[in-house]
Amino acid sequence: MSAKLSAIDTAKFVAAKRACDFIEDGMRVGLGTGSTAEWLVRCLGELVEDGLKITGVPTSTRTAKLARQLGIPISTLDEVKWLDLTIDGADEYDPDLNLIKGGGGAHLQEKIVATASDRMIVIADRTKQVDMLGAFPLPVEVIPFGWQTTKALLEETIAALDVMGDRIELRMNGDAPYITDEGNHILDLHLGRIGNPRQTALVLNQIPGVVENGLFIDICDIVVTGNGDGRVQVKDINVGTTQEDVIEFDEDENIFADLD
Ligand SMILES: O=C(CO)[C@H](O)[C@H](O)COP(=O)(O)O
Repeated sequence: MSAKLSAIDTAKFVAAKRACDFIEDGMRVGLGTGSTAEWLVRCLGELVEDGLKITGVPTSTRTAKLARQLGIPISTLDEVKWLDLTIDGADEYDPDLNLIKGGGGAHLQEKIVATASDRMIVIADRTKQVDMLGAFPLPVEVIPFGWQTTKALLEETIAALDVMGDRIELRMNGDAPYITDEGNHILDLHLGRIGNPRQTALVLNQIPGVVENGLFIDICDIVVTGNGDGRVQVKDINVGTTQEDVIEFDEDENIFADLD
């Protein structure tokens, strides 16, 4: 383990590094958003420097900026239309590999890109693994127009769902509402546990003003879970296998150079 890396960063890094084994020359790859996805983009930057030819489709302006900085060729979903693979982080994943995403405020683009991919791989540290989704507040992107009415409708709707909590908070960025890449707001739903994620995902998206919720149902194919000691588990829901590897790395690798 690197002396420069905390256990949690090591876990995120080894998950990202292992996920890169799924990337082949010529692939169109969706690039997720967040601190774990950032490790993926860094790993990919090194591979591209070593000659790997891929086209990345970023899921946020943040990821696009980092990819450009690292010399990764990027395009848009409208240009490439379909992707071979998307690799992204998650806030929670359950045993069926259903997810909560959007902690970083990018779940709208992330869901569009992942859905337009042959496969989605989630990279995560062990803390993201749950028996039941819902402890992490569920992000719902809503348009700013009439957002308080949308919030009231959401409150009414979740009261009828198989969930534990009912608090809804407008996500803030300092004193102002958080604004997504699409110019929308995010309402975080504190549900505690979500008994029926599929039903919840469908019902929430019926409410006028809701653009997209952060539940990813039947979208993720593989989860790569990293640990602080360098071990990774690769769980493939389609094949029904879980494989364990150990990722070796050198703490002097360039990839860590700007962490200090
Ligand atoms: O969904 C996301 C961004 O919208 C992120 O993937 C999710 O929040 C996990 O982030 P991190 O890897 O920083 O824990």
